[in-house]
Amino acid sequence: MSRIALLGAPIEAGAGRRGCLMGPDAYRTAGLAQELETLGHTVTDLGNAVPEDVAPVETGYGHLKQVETVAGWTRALHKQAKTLAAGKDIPIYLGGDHALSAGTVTGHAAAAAEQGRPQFVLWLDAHADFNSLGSSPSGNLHGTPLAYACGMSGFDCYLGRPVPAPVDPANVCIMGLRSVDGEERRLLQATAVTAHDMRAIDEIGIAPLLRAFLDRVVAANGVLHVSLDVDFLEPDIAPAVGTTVPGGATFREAHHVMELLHDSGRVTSLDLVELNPFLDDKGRTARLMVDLTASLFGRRVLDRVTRSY
Ligand SMILES: NC(=[NH2+])NCCC[C@H](N)C(=O)O
Ligand SMILES: [Mn+2]
Ligand SMILES: [Mn+2]
Repeated sequence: MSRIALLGAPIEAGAGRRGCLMGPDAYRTAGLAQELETLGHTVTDLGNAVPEDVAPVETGYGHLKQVETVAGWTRALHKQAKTLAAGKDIPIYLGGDHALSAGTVTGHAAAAAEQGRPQFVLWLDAHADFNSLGSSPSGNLHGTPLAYACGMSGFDCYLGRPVPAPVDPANVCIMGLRSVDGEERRLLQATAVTAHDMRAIDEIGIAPLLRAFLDRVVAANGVLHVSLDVDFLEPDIAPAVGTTVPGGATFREAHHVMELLHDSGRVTSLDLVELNPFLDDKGRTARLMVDLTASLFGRRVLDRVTRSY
């Protein structure tokens, strides 16, 4: 059984619309801690993180929104993630929009670098979140954190320059892609990031694609951060997100991913991001995210699965 720490990150400054601020409380209301305790884990709720104050920043890009607020969250979460990575608990970061991952991923990567372990990242998302400050079409910084964590320049106001311990793009896998911006596509394809769009999932199946990535994590004796964006999921089953894109992962595909992640025993940290409770339908998206987290932490139908296939 694991020890799990919940840390709320009520940031909404990176998203184009308000509401993600309420995400951490929606997960609490949906019973996340209780569900994990039912599975036998010990859960500590650390409450919510608080962003640092950042003085006005001039990025040279006037269309970027709330840069100082996102930078303040990045600094606070980077420090907390780095500290948590050195402890015994598996942290779950309760978002909050996806900009929070600029802090969590880099914090875990910095701790992994100190431990001499390679940091791997699984990004479950309709989007690549691989825009640079200049390529972002919307100015919403939740479209940039994966590029930042992989070492992209320009974000000096976050944690200075260069990015402290950039994640090796070869250790990153994106699954669920179905919306990538023009310049973002070029930036992404110039790296060694593995990106599986929905067509790849249709043709090959989500399990073989994920197993291939997990095999690499195991072979390298890596640590694995999972970043789960609500819009990875089909909007019909997960309406509470500001950036829905049709054609997402089904209920079973998503649970299967979580079950395989559990079996791998490799997940060392998890982000739950982009839940916008203001857009939810009687809490069903929050409950689905809680159920997916439960699958990642060992909930299963039978105690022992007999595979004869
Ligand atoms: N984390 C997210 N939901 N990101 C959506 C990003 C959408 C778009 N690619 C942009 O950069 O504006
Ligand atoms: Mn995202
Ligand atoms: Mn997304």
